Amino acid sequence: MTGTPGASSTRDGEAPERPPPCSPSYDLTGKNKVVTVDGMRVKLQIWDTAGQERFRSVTHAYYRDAQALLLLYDITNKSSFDNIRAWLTEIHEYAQQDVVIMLLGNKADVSSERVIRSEDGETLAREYGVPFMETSAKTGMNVELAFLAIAKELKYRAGRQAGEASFQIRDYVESQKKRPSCCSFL
Ligand SMILES: Nc1nc2c(ncn2[C@@H]2O[C@H](COP(=O)(O)OP(=O)(O)OP(=O)(O)O)[C@@H](O)[C@H]2O)c(=O)[nH]1
Repeated sequence: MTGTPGASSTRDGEAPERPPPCSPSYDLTGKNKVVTVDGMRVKLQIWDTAGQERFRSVTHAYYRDAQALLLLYDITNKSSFDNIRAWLTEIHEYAQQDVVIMLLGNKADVSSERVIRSEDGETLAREYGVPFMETSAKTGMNVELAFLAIAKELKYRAGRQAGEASFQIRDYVESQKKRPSCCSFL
């Protein structure tokens, strides 16, 4: 999931009939995950679209079924960041209208090779009204939070009742996310 953005779909429900289309990497893609939200187990079924090489070929089927999409770019690779707008355009065309989208700037651990500033990710995310954080699949920074935030949002939507306080995923992510610093971010 580095170098190009990957989109993953999540589902709360039964195991997939078809296997994930590419080999799993760390916690960000390729695995099913169970997240406990307020005492309820939410199962996330994760598919990795495998990146740019399959752009516009297999991805439409993912969009159609996905309840949530994680859009990843690599903070050390400008073209991966530049591709995000194209992915968002695709998503708006093919995904369900209420799909949960999250923008992730991955490889936050390799600050020496950073070419995309955190502010650039934040600005892009704000423009599209999606939550944003930087992650590291190497150290695990913010990885669990990304899944937890999505699980909370999906659980909230599934069980929403009149009068219940709304769950704001962007506010939640902003309040919980860790930011990389020069010395320590864990
Ligand atoms: N330092 C660091 N390396 C990472 C991180 N995430 C992935 N990598 C490395 O980047 C390389 C590519 O990772 P992949 O997960 O295969 O990248 P990908 O974009 O999903 O690849 P495709 O799905 O085939 O397009 C591997 O060597 C990973 O170990 C990260 O957060 N930090």
